[in-house]
Amino acid sequence: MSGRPILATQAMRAAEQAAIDGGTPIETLMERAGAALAEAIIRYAGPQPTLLLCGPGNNGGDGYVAARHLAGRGVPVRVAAIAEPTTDAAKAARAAYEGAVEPLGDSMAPAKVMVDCLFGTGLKRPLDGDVHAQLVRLGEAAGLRIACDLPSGVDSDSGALFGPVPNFDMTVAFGALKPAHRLMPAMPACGRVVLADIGIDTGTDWVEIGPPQLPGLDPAGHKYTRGLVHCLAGKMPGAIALAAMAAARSGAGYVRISTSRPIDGLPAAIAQIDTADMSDERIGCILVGSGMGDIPQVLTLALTSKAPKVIDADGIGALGEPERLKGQNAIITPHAGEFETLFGTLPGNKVEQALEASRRSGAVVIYKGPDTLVASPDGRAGFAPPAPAWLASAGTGDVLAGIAAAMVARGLPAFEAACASVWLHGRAGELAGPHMVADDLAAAIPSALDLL
Ligand SMILES: NC(=O)C1=CN([C@@H]2O[C@H](COP(=O)(O)OP(=O)(O)OC[C@H]3O[C@@H](n4cnc5c(N)ncnc54)[C@H](OP(=O)(O)O)[C@@H]3O)[C@@H](O)[C@H]2O)[C@@H](O)CC1
Ligand SMILES: Nc1ncnc2c1ncn2[C@@H]1O[C@H](COP(=O)(O)OP(=O)(O)O)[C@@H](O)[C@H]1O
Ligand SMILES: [K+]
Repeated sequence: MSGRPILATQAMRAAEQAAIDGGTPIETLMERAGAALAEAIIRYAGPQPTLLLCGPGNNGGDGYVAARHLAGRGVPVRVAAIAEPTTDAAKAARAAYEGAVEPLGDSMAPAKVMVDCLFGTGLKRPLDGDVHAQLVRLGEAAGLRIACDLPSGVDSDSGALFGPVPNFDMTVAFGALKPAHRLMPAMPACGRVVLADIGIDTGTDWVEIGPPQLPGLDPAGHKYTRGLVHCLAGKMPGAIALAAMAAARSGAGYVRISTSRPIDGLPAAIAQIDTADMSDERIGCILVGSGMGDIPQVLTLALTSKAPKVIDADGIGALGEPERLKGQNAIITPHAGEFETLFGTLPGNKVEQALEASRRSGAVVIYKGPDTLVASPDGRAGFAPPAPAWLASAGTGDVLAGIAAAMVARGLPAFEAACASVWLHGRAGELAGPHMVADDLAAAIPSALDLL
């Protein structure tokens, strides 16, 4: 999977330790991080008066390194600290910074650019009330707010906030993104997230979903080799119609719907049939659940097929037991309510829950929301890049299911197909604009595909 790596705290520590064991001391890693932070500040903010707030740990250490680089490049810099450094690397970074260090307090004047180097991945409890008040005051008075690795007050692994956190314009992440950069409620507080390479080997088990690599067209192909998506209609034909349109616009060679009554307004290219032969070996993917309503027999029929499946909406509710999905080569697309209906209340944060759900069911899980996650039974996870909030409108989930089914029918493995659908869905949403309805979203998929 292409995309920027994401590491939880424990994995980040292991990667950092592996780098240290491999001969790169922590001081070198911190030097790279601080230099990258300074570079990002100069590129983003220019040589404006800059105030760096430094904490006691290595996040603060990065801040002292950045301050030294900024000063060396002629940027007017001030540094304020809440405590003396406590780690050896941060102490060395503090000693190497030749400027003054002010105590953080009420009398401090703000600056045009505020850089928050108070806490990063080491924060596990709320900020001291006064520190929080100063962060908010100085942030509100600044024209630009930049966070070092993470906004202070954010739980790196879950995206939870220990208290209210100012909104940052940019966050410079080191080595890998952290889950909080792509999870609610922290995500919007991070602003634009820039990733600085500090020479750590991160692996690619967890990534921010990037543009997909889709299989090219076979010059000798025909509609079935391009991918047949077979949709099963239920009570509400509008939902399956949206999903079918999305599948067709996502490049499936053939989309057909089994329906007992004709569905009005569908493009003529989408075939409507009143039979449902689930043993047809040409089927590339079955799409079931969107608009199914309370007709669980439709789901039961889908589960008799050997073909891969995308199971959406009411189909998820009708499953009853996640174990029914074992061996089905399925993608399921629950929002939070459907997730809880099928899996109950799972422990842990959203990533842990999605991975556990995937492991239990053996299905690839697209756990939807403003912070959509894709989880694979083998432990891989894809985090959606930010998508527009106007996707929160009726029928956009059906469109996502249709895209996912087309990606499977076009030959992508389930996890890659799910990630591709999430990426295309978000980009189609951006292109369709703030006043879109789900039909416009489906119509914008070709433009999203043109971005590839
Ligand atoms: N990973 C990498 O490869 C690299 C990572 N780097 C950087 O390191 C950062 C992680 O550094 P870190 O582990 O030292 O943690 P950090 O976020 O500075 O905070 C810990 C300190 O804060 C304290 N503390 C905690 N909560 C508190 C509170 N509410 N109020 C007051 N104090 C509180 C805590 O004290 P304790 O809990 O131990 O009492 C401890 O002293 C990471 O985000 C990145 O910027 C780079 O340098 C290069 C390589
Ligand atoms: N605030 C938001 N920001 C970005 N995407 C969102 C937001 N709210 C919902 N979405 C996306 O919109 C889609 C809504 O799907 P769903 O909840 O199934 O709605 P419906 O059943 O009406 O189609 C999902 O893909 C979800 O990720
Ligand atoms: K920070």
